[in-house]
Amino acid sequence: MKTVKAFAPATVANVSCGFDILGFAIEGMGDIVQLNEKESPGLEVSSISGDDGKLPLDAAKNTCAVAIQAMVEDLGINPGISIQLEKGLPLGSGMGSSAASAVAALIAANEFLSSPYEKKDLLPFAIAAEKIACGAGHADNVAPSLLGGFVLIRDYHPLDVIKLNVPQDLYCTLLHPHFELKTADSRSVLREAIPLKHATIQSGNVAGLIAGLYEEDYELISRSLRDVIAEPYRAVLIPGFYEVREAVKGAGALGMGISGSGPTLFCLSKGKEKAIQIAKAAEEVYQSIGLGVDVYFSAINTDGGYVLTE
Ligand SMILES: Nc1ncnc2c1ncn2[C@@H]1O[C@H](COP(=O)(O)OP(=O)(O)O)[C@@H](O)[C@H]1O
Ligand SMILES: N[C@@H](CCOP(=O)(O)O)C(=O)O
Repeated sequence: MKTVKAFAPATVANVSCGFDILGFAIEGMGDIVQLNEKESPGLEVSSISGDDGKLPLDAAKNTCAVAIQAMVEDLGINPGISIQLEKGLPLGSGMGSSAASAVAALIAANEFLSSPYEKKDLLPFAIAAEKIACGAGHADNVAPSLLGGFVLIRDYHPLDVIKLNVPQDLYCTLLHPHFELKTADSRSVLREAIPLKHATIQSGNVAGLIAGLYEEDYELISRSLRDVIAEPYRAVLIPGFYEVREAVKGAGALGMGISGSGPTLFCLSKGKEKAIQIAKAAEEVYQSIGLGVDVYFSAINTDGGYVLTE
């Protein structure tokens, strides 16, 4: 019986100023998908672990199966595949949990079907899965989870995805408070129209962040980590947001923002030592407001998802 297993990492989407257009991949944490050949044609999700029974086994609702379905329809085939998902990421966390499942499934399926696609060409199928998960086909989690590194989605129609330079010492601290916030819910608080003044500020910061990544200019990165479009509306959904920001800035963070749609917060720093000090400062704030938090450290993962060999 043919079997293939793949891993795809967690991601930080938006990176403050890049709503729906910027994201980067994290090291270590992610989802694993195993595909097994089955006799009857069609896809089935046969098992899910690590989700406390919360995720749908229904192939029309699980991002693993939705992504593979989009791929096999594009190929015009209907193979028999049974899907096993090991969730390594918390749900509704803002760490690209639905995206990591879709990407791991696609990498495994591509290998299973003898690699009909280049890695980057799997992206539209992953976007189709994100649409099912949160109602919007945003690519800023799936693109970095698939390709690794810091990724810019310059355009969606047609897709134009660019891998950016990653400064050597750039480090990330992730603060995941113990509650769930669905992406669909935190998208629903956003405004459709943006004042011209805000569009100008946001464009300046996106350009500044990208220039800072290429110049490896940490001060410029720091000045550019500012969001006037989504953060003001979403921060109110995240207890302690402004207190944590003040504390981590004091501990040397280049900046802090909402990871994806939250509630996880990300901080960028120059080097791991700073990242550890930042985490300590943040933990004190969470303790003072009585909210449990999990802390992760990571350099930027430059490889993205991959096939796991036994
Ligand atoms: N394999 C999957 N992993 C995670 N969520 C999934 C998966 N398949 C479907 N979903 C649905 O996607 C939603 C969670 O996605 P989302 O809120 O975007 O979380 P995250 O920000 O962690 O990606 C839930 O409604 C969940 O049922
Ligand atoms: N650009 C999206 C990113 C959502 O990320 P997630 O990890 O919370 O799913 C948004 O801001 O809505």
